[in-house]
Amino acid sequence: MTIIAPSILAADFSKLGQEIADIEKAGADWIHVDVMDGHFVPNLSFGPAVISSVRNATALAFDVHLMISQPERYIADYAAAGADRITVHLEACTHLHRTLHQIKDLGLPAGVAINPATPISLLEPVLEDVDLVLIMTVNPGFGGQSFIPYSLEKLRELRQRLTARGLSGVHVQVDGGINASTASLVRQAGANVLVAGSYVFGNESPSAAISSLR
Ligand SMILES: O=C(CO)[C@@H](O)[C@H](O)COP(=O)(O)O
Ligand SMILES: [Fe+2]
Repeated sequence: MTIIAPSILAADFSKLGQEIADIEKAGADWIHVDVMDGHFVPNLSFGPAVISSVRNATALAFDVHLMISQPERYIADYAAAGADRITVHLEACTHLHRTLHQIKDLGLPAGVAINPATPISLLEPVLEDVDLVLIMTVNPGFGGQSFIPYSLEKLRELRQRLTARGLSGVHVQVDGGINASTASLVRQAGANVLVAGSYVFGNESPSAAISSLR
């Protein structure tokens, strides 16, 4: 079954709690929460105070995507703010294995994300340690960008490697430029968790958008 995780980066921040409640009613499975630090990525979003302020707007899981340098400094803060799962970037971690276990030691599922130009082979040493792999299908930092087609080859390679290692339970997430047409491509290539920001929040009917992704 495909999991749909609308990204609140595309929501109206002036009524963020309401936007989250509405997207739950529209059929979302997880709430994707993009944290940007203006250093790892060239944009700033929000931090733990904003996340905890909207935590009670929904019962859905908060899927926190940390686009921040040295995320190990803040993982406990995001867990305390209400993250239900945390994903860190391979490129942002000096000690990736340690950071993934820091997340797991807090009782949360740990995810690892890679940028479009990072090869799948670099994930091999940590595949046993993660609950989710996020293949970025755009360069992280902004919503509303176009899907990078080479991502499909990466997805196929990741699925092969997971299957070969008996790890088919690991979630394969995609993020960036996902709409009805790219959704069908990434699903065929092995993705089972689809993040979508502008396609869902920018649609006249977010529930129709979510159904079309499914
Ligand atoms: O992590 C990111 C961007 O860095 C994403 O989660 C975006 O928020 C997705 O936006 P769309 O491409 O779906 O508009
Ligand atoms: Fe994201």
